[in-house]
Amino acid sequence: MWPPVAVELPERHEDTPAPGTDLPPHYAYCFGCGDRQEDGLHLRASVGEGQRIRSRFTVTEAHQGAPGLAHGGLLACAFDEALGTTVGNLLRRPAVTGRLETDFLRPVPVGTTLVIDARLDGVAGRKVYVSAEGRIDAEDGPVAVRARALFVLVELKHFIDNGRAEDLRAVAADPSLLGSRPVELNP
Ligand SMILES: CCCCCCCCCC(=O)SCCNC(=O)CCNC(=O)[C@H](O)C(C)(C)COP(=O)(O)OP(=O)(O)OC[C@H]1O[C@@H](n2cnc3c(N)ncnc32)[C@H](O)[C@@H]1OP(=O)(O)O
Repeated sequence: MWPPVAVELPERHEDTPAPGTDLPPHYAYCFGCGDRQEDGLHLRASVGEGQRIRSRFTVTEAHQGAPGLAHGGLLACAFDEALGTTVGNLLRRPAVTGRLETDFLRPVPVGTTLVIDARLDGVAGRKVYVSAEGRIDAEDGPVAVRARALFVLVELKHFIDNGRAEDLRAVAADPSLLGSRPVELNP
C-alpha cells in the first residue's frame, strides 16, 4: 500500500511558482542539481500541474556502471534529488530523505535523458510520501525507473547542527548559493 499510512494531501504552497516555471538549483554545490558541482548530475526541475514536479537528467560517460550504461546507485541519487525537490518546492519546508526505494525496469544508456515525473502523495505529521517515474528521452517514453520515498520534515537546526562549519560559513557569506530554499534564512 502506498502511502503506507493515512495521509493528508495539502495544496501546494502558495509561493510555489506557476506550472512550467523552471526551478533554480537549491544549492550551488549540490551533487544532484548544483551548477558549481562540476561532477554532479545537473538535474533540472520545473513545476508541473498540481502536486507534480518534472526533472530532467542526462546520463553522461561519468555516470556509467557497466560499459555504456548508467550506474543504478547513481540513478537512485537522481531520484532522491527529484523527489526532494518535489517536497521542498511544493511544501516549502525543510526535509531530508528517510527512506528511498527504487525499481529498475530497463537499462539506461549513456546519452539518455531521463524525464522524471515526481508527485507528492501525502503528508502524515512529519512524514512526507513522494513517488516518481523516470521515462527514457520523452515524457511518454518507456519507464526505466520507479522510485518511492519517505522524507521527514526537519527544523533548520538539523542542517546547522550537522553541516560542516566551513560550508555553513560559505552559505552565510553568500546566501545566493542557496538558489531555491524552502524557507527564508536569517544567518
Ligand atoms: C528545495 C529543496 C530541495 C532539496 C532536495 C534535496 C534532495 C536530497 C535529499 C537528501 O538526500 S537528504 C540527505 C539524506 N538523508 C539524511 O541524511 C537523513 C539522515 N537521517 C536523519 O537525520 C534522521 O534519521 C531523520 C531526520 C530522518 C529522522 O530523525 P528524527 O529523530 O528527526 O525523527 P524520528 O526518528 O522520530 O522519525 C520521524 C518519523 O519518521 C519515521 N521514519 C524516520 N525514518 C524512517 C525510515 N527510514 N523508514 C520509515 N520511517 C521512518 C519515524 O518512524 C517517525 O514516524 P512517526 O512520526 O510515525 O513516529
